Amino acid sequence: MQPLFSVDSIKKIERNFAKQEGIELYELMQRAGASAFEQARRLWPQAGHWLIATGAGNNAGDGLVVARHALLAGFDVTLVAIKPYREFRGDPEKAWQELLSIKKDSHQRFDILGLEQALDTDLSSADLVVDALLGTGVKGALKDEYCQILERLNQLSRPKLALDIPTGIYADSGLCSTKNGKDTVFQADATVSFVALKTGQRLNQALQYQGELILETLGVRHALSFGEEPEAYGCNLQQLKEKLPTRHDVGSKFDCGHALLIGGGAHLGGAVILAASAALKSGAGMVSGWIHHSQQAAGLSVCPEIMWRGYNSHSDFQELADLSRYQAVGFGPGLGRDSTAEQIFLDVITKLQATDIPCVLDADGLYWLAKYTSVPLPVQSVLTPHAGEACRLLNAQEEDVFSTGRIEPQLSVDTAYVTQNRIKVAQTLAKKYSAICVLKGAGTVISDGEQALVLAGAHPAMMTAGLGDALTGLITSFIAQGAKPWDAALLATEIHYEAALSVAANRRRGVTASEVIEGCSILVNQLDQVIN
Ligand SMILES: NC(=O)C1=CN([C@@H]2O[C@H](COP(=O)(O)OP(=O)(O)OC[C@H]3O[C@@H](n4cnc5c(N)ncnc54)[C@H](O)[C@@H]3O)[C@@H](O)[C@H]2O)[C@@H](O)CC1
Ligand SMILES: Nc1ncnc2c1ncn2[C@@H]1O[C@H](COP(=O)(O)OP(=O)(O)O)[C@@H](O)[C@H]1O
Ligand SMILES: [K+]
Repeated sequence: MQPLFSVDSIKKIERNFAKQEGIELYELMQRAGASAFEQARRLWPQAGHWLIATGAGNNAGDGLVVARHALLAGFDVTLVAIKPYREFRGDPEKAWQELLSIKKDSHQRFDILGLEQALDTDLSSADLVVDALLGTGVKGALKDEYCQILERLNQLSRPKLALDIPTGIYADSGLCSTKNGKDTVFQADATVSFVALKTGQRLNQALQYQGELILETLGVRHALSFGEEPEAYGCNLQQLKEKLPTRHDVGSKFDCGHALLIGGGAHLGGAVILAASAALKSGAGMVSGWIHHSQQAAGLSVCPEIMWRGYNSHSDFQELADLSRYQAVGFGPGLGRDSTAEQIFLDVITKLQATDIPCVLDADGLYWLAKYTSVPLPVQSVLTPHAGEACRLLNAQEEDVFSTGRIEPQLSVDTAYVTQNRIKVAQTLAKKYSAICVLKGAGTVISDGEQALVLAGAHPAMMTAGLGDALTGLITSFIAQGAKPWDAALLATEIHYEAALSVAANRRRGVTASEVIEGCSILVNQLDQVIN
């Protein structure tokens, strides 16, 4: 697993590492520039003319080190200096002096352009664009001169490399600077990040703009050994594959878990049908679906392998609800927000509390949870909110309303807050509800209140209804098959994302949840072959 640190922590790690090694921070700048130069050469060996744009801080210093290596290797270099080099102080100044001191081949091109010159010059002779404008030191919206040069650089149809982080991305949140509603950010094909990954590099717009993310530790092999707590950890499917419950050749459907999906109120059948299909296709031995009777025929026609039972009112639930035969319950997709749904919510949650069956709560299940925020959830519940649902859950007042009646949440934080504080929100929700929280979005954050993991990434095709229902079905299915809820949440989130990527192929739009469910089935079976 890969630790993700705040910018403050990274700065402390750098300082402590330098102290421990008895080196200057300037040495780290040297290593940063040298390693970025090598990565750029590896990625784009044909590049003979390097355009390097520098800002005003240490990120600019890194860029000047890259420039020196490029010149020493015999390449042409054009520097775009937003701040004049004569005004540099400290390590960037040293990098500038060292660059000046090297001997160049007389045929080599070495130009330095200020902002105005750069905007007036045809820069298309460059083969590679290097962003050394701003790194982790950016604060607030980008100044105009940075916006102007970024627009120019982004227009160049040349490979683009960002040093440490693309200019305009905030390293703690992964959000980016905007101006007049437009993102003002360097659009990198690759980013060489230094020392350790920053939390924001797994979240939000960073996922869209950083391209391939390459970590160069600069010798800091054990970032965890400097007393700085990571904010979260990143991991990938490879690291999670062992969490897939094993399956034997001999046995029966009763050994492979019985998952129950509850939802699909009147007119709202699709969501629970998708969730139940996902549970079945990802390997649950049996799947039952409780759905409004008006939707039952639809469920049967889409997936007759699922044992659909229709309800008409909440009183049917008292009759239906013998939960002991299920190993996991997914509750909420399409449940509805009427009084029947409310009563079903209370009945089912009350019944589940008396069992040790883990419950995955999603969609309208979360809506009702926010109204009955003090209702004790079954042990090991998993909540799967998107940003809007997270707001509602966060804002719901903590008081004993279970006995006194429901409350109307009073909104105070909004989705912008959730997006900016994804790790903290997932941790807070997990603590508040004593559950595992899967905060969905670009970079899904999973927390049990203490640890936080960031999984999956961003893909435009995933912004489509029904994918959340599929995820609920997948988590429920893995729990039913024997995974611990925490492991099931991690595995399902990553499989769901990887499946969406492979199903989408080159498509950015029009990918359906049903296709992703098929993709999940394929991926689960590929993993099965690896572990069995
Ligand atoms: N500290 C270290 O030991 C190392 C730092 N390194 C590099 O140093 C970078 C961080 O350096 P700094 O902290 O100097 O920060 P930056 O180089 O990212 O930027 C700081 C400068 O940007 C200006 N600035 C801030 N917000 C701005 C905005 N919105 N619009 C325009 N200008 C803005 C500041 O006034 C300051 O001059 C890292 O990203 C990394 O590239 C590397 O050299 C590795 C070692
Ligand atoms: N831009 C995106 N990049 C990556 N994943 C995304 C993106 N947008 C949504 N997702 C994922 O798609 C799913 C959508 O869930 P949700 O919003 O609950 O949709 P629905 O309720 O319609 O099924 C979640 O797993 C979420 O993480
Ligand atoms: K940068």
